[in-house]
Amino acid sequence: MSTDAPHNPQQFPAETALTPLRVGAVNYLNSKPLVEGFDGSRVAEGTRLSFDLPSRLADALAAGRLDVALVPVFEALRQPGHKIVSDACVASRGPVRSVKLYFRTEPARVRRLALDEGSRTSAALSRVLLGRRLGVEPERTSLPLGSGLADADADAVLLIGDRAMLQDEAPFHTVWDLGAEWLAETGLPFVFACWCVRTPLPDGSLVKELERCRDRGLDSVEAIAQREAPALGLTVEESVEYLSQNLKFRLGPQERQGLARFRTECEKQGLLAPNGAAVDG
Ligand SMILES: C=C(O[C@@H]1C=C(C(=O)O)C=C[C@H]1O)C(=O)O
Repeated sequence: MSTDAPHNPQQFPAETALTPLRVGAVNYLNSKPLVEGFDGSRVAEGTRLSFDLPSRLADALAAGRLDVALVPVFEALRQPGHKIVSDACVASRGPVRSVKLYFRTEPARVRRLALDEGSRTSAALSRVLLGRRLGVEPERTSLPLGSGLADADADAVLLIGDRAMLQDEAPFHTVWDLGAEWLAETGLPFVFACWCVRTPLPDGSLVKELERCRDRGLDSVEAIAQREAPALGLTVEESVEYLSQNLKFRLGPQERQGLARFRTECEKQGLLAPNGAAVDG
């Protein structure tokens, strides 16, 4: 084969294989293993990876400012044009540690709920659990990223991501770890985020790169924890445990079952229209 084969238009049409992609990933510790060693040049020259809050990634994908993004799974279910493109994801089977609902009162008495601005999935999951278990449908407000638990006077406050792992739980009436509560309720894992597109990818190179990064990330948990933990105020040990025990990064058959069940529960609570987008990637 000639050495200039990659530039031969018959083998690699320029409009497909050479399309640079705008890729967006979540800027929390939980997503670092998914993008470990990401190399855009393996996809197409000019492919870029940027980081943001999950809710903002969802808005950017919907508006066409990103081509591929790690988005809250609730958006993948809610937006008809979204398609899951990879079996790399952010999930848990039981306690997740970084998605917590802090109650200032008995859960059955919650009237006002403040929801972390970064979240879409856990915001819906909070409503599903409160509605299903207790028949509670609270009034909702958004908790901006710059605000903490002390700034919200709601009866319950949802926090996700790194900051949810740093809170003192002692002052609260009850704290729910939503991964643990979902498992107790359904016996299933819970999927928080997955890689989605709105328009089909030009070729399989990005999907391959995302899976390569995830596998490399899972082999590098210790190094990721050492690199990231100090700036987050977490210990290396708790970060290793979080990344290797609490979180799951493969969308397997049980995770897909958990995802399908979440859609059903969202439909029952009126958060999603029946027969929404397919969840099978
Ligand atoms: C486990 C987490 O999953 C996140 C939760 C999300 C949500 O609630 O919408 C979205 C992306 C994930 O990164 C977390 O943030 O702690």
